[in-house]
Amino acid sequence: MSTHGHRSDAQLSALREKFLACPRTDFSGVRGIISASWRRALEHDVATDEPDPIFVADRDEESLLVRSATPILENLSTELVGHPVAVLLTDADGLVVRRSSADRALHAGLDRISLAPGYSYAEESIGTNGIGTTLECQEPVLVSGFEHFNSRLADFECAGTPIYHPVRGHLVGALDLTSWAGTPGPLLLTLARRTAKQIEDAILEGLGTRELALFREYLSSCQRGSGAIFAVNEDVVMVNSHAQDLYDAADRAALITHSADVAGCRERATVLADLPSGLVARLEYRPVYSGTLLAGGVFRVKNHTPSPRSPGIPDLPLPGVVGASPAWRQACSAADTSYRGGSWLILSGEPGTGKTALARAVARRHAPSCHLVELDCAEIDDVEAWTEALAEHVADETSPVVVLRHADAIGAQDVQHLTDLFTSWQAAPPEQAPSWVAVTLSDEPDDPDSVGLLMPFFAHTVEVPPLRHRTEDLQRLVPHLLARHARCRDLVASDACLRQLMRLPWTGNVRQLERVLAEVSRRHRSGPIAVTDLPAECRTVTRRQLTHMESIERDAIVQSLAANHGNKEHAAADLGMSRATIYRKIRSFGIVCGS
Ligand SMILES: Nc1ncnc2c1ncn2[C@@H]1O[C@H](COP(=O)(O)OP(=O)(O)OP(=O)(O)O)[C@@H](O)[C@H]1O
Repeated sequence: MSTHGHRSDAQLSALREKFLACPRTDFSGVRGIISASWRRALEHDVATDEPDPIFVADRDEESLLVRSATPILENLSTELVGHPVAVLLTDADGLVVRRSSADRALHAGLDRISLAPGYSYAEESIGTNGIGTTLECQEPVLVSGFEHFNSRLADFECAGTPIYHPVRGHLVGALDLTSWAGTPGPLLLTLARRTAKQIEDAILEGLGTRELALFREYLSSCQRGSGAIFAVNEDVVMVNSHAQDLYDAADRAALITHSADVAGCRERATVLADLPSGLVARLEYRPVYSGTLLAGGVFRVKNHTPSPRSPGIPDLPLPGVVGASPAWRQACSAADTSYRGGSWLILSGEPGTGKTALARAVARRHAPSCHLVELDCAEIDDVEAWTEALAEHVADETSPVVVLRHADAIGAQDVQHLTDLFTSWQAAPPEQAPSWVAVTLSDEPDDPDSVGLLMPFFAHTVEVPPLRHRTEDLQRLVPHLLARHARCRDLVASDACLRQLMRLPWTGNVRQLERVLAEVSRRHRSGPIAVTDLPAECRTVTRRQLTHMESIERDAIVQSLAANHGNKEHAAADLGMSRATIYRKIRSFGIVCGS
């Protein structure tokens, strides 16, 4: 806790002037917490003489914090009648959401400095003060007289205390008691701390009532039906035994992540969820109320597609590829079986899923020293000449493995050159033919007729699943791909970063993930990677398909937030939009601002 020093106002005022004239001087006469805050205020370019805090029209007056704090603050204000002390409550961004003071002169004084509901008293808005500095330092702070960065605040004594969420532990706001300068600050600070504690207790009690309502609804849903049920709000998750039996841990985690898509909705809704196992589940959501307050939601889960899960598939040691999801293991196992049985293989799937990487890995596992001929059919100009060159190449090697990418890029009119070659290989003695042939096809082939002509040569087709159907693979892919691109070994994704990556749809599959991680490792050389280090395309969680214009706008907001170190007002100002608009868009695009 930081308390008042023993400097007189005149001394402090002189030191403040000196600091403003030459900020680099060592300010031993000022408390460290204050001089550090003055420096931040200078960096934020805050006005030194005219208070001009940011005004936000759409403050949240229905939040759990405001509802829990209101009766406590009303009591405190009654106790303080006759004393010139104002009681202020702010959100975690320093936005004043409530103010009460029975003292008319103090009331008018606070109006003159815009210390009133709707104004932001964050440090970046007004500089050193009992609210912003408390939030910045996350500890109780007393700011007296000329310790305020803005000289017009020097008439006041402000005692701020942070308020934390009693369950999740994050900062939810600040309580500030403000009086005229000269009031015994430590007393104000003690009272502020005691009141903040009472507010945290009230939040906990409110949560209890809410959770009870959710629990009752969850129990009655479980009694009414026999399927998988779970109930969630920001603090609790309840899962019935059917859900535990039907879904493994990774699928359950994915179901809970998907529930966030509708959490907070006041109407019933249905969402489809791609699960790591390859299942697609249907989540039917019903909001639950505690009185008029939303207490959370109950979800009834149904399978939307038949289960492709097959437990007990071994985790094969395939060089160069990683993944542990049942869907990926199944693809690996099928490709491996095809090689061992000597039958040629088609690998099909969305671009970038790892079809070629898988074929290469199977060949390396079984024939590490065998020559690998890997060619891309999308790059062929003259199919006939190319096929002849391939035939010669294979004849020159001893039973090489042949992997042909994008075989569907060869049109039906030319594919016969290739099918003739395949026919000759299949008729040739083993030493004159490839030991194994694998081709990759797109999930939406360029020319279905040419695919039809290729099919008879291949005994197996393996569907390589898209990454969004096996997000648990990211737990292995992320470190593997980081090691491939990072210069420094200790570059790792933080837990929050990994969770964020697992929530994304990855339309470009593993190739997109690899590009993202390569980009991150160019900018970030070592240490943990935070959510804020990710590029714009990875900082949103919306599952709604954005229009082209929306994605441009989303990327611009994310870039502006990054350039302004997460400061929403500055980001909005740079983009020429109001703070209310940027808040709305951050919510609507599901932009994750980082912690
Ligand atoms: N399971 C995996 N483990 C490690 N790296 C992988 C894995 N899957 C894919 N990759 C990497 O992702 C990139 C794309 O993979 P690959 O080229 O095999 O995709 P593809 O499905 O053949 O794509 P396309 O059809 O678009 O050619 C490659 O750099 C590959 O090494």
